[in-house]
Amino acid sequence: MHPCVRLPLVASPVAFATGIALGSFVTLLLTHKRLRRPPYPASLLRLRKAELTGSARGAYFNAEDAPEWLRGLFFDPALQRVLLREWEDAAWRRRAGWLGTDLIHNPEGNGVQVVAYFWDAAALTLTGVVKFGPAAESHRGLCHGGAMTSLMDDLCGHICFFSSGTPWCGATVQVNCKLMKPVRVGDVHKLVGRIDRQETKEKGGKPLTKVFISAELVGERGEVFASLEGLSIVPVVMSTIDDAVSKRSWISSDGVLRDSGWLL
Ligand SMILES: CCCCCCCC(=O)SCCNC(=O)CCNC(=O)[C@H](O)C(C)(C)COP(=O)(O)OP(=O)(O)OC[C@H]1O[C@@H](n2cnc3c(N)ncnc32)[C@H](O)[C@@H]1OP(=O)(O)O
Repeated sequence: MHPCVRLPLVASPVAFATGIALGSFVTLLLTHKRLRRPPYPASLLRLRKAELTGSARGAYFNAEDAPEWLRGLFFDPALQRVLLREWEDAAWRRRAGWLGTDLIHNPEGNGVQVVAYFWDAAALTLTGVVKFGPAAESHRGLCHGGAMTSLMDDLCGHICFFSSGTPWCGATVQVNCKLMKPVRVGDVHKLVGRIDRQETKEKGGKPLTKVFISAELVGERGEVFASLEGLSIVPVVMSTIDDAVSKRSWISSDGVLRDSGWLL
């Protein structure tokens, strides 16, 4: 037989094997890419804090996204990384009944953003990594005082939720904010707040706690941009919706404080 006639018979198994190999490689690449694509809520339910290091596997903001001087927060064993599902998982947020994006915790936001919160249960201290984006601007190149005040409101609410047992169990009622230095658009600062004292008394036959909070927004060199004297009260039912989402609790494990919404 002429060699040209035999060639397809020899080439076809080679081409077939090459096709299979190429196909598997492409499938592997696509799968790998899909697994790496954040957010990946299922993994957020399982990963330990130390594993939440890169956007490839973790929350929308991770250690490798943070400036060097704030990176230690992600590895400090005294701190729990806070992962609320409504901040990380936009599709779940919509399904669960939220109407929009969080003023402070919107992964796509470009105003003021707490991109990561860390809770120290022993010291009753909440620390946040904060980004100030262009949508927070007022004076040319500088941020609106309302951006700092909103930030303090958020800390004031969440610090009492973390200390009081369940997500969204109370409300901020006072945010006394001192604006001390202008914050520039593009700045990344650290927010540190603590519970100074708590007063519990009976109201309508049930205990009501006033949580007194102070906080500071600090820069890399320790300069203070804003401070807070705040008050939250717990428990307060703010939402009128009574469902599984409003009955969530905290799950504390492996250095992460998650809400039980990750199980819904
Ligand atoms: C919470 C989410 C965290 C992240 C985002 C942050 C945003 C939030 O915190 S929630 C949104 C902002 N906050 C709000 O909208 C709250 C609006 N306020 C309210 O709806 C009501 O004041 C509410 C429901 C909280 C409390 O009302 P009510 O249950 O009638 O409590 P009330 O009896 O007035 O007050 C209880 C105690 O708290 C005190 N208190 C209440 N409000 C204040 C206040 N603004 N300043 C000082 N003390 C207050 C009262 O004096 C009272 O103490 P005492 O008995 O010693 O006098």
